[in-house]
Amino acid sequence: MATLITNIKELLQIRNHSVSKISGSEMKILPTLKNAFLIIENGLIKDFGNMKDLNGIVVNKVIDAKNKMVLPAWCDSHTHIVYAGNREGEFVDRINGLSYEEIAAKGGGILNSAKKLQQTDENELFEQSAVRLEEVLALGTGAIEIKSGYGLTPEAELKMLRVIRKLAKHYPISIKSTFLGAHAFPETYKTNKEKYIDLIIDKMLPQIAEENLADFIDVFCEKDYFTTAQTEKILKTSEAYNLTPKLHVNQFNSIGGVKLGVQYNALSVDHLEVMLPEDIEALKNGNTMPVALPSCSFFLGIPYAPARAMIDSGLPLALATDYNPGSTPSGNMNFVISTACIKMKMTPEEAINAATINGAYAMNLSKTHGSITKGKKANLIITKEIPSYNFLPYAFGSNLIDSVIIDGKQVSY
Ligand SMILES: N=CN[C@@H](CCC(=O)O)C(=O)O
Ligand SMILES: [Zn+2]
Repeated sequence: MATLITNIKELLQIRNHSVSKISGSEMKILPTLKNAFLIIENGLIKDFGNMKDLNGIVVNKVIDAKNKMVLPAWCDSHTHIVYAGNREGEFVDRINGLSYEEIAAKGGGILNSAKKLQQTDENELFEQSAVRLEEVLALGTGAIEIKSGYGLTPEAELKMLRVIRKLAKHYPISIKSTFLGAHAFPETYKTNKEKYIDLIIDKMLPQIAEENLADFIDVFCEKDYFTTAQTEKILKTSEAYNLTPKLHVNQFNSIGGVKLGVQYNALSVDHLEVMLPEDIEALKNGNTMPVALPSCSFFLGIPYAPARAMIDSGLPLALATDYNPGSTPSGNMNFVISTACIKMKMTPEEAINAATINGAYAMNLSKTHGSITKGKKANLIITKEIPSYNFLPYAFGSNLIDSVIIDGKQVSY
């Protein structure tokens, strides 16, 4: 089963296999090929090149991409798309003057979502989450990480992780699953926080490992959530289960989460809205990918991660949505790259590198995703007719996607 895409105005992000992430000044370079073809076979990228070198090949399907661009599908390495209900009431509370932290202190926020999720059965949770997954697929996302963390009881956390597994079975998109039991302290443990940590360590982690429900472990390491000592206790235990950390750090305060993440070989540290010079220094000493979530900054009106400072000091950077009901009710990676350029002063090349190959790295998927490379998955975006790739972040809010190809097949949701 072969498909040929012809007359591609510009094929973006062509790389050889050995590139797993792009750092520092190299992020300004986006290798491309003009007037290109691309051949897909068995769901993989078989070949690509200049149209003048295309010779009589027999295929089942031809897609004419005249005046259109082709690029790897977005790699969204940080989402919470499995949740029940929404929190638009809190959105209005914030418009009327309450802060995100004040809403959480009143029992809203993550605990509000946990209450809703605990009361929602697994099938209903799957249906609600599938709507969001189909939405982001149509927006060009071809690989996604999904976290638990709105359960906060052993039963409800496992329910979330099973829904993630079921989504992975039902949809062609590549899905990685992260256990985030340490997202917030349930009300009943507010005065005995160590007991909740014990519940995570003694009850949740062993069962998750037994059912093989998670690829990664996450902790919300933040003032009023989990301290660095509590985070470390969880990370130490999860090493025995082979769960690589991906951490929520530095969203509101810098309390040492970045350094701890690097020390525990975290695959990524995410949010980073508040970064001290020592946080940037710590990232230089490891292979941990910093991940910025500009839609969260946009929605909450909090600072943007200092992308320029990180990239200019030689670090890599990935971009993700953080799609969740409280801080970022949007899974649109196209908006993320626009916002990164407009608000974080990333160039279009840097933003596209951050949302493709570096996003893949932050999910441990860069061998198979995130670039136009022979043998990688044919997860592709075909754009509408656009004058240049700069148009993608420039024309923010417009839908510039003509079609999305996942595993070699055009998807329609
Ligand atoms: N900050 C922690 N967790 C989510 C938001 C959770 C919520 O408000 O429901 C985030 O990444 O922004
Ligand atoms: Zn998050």
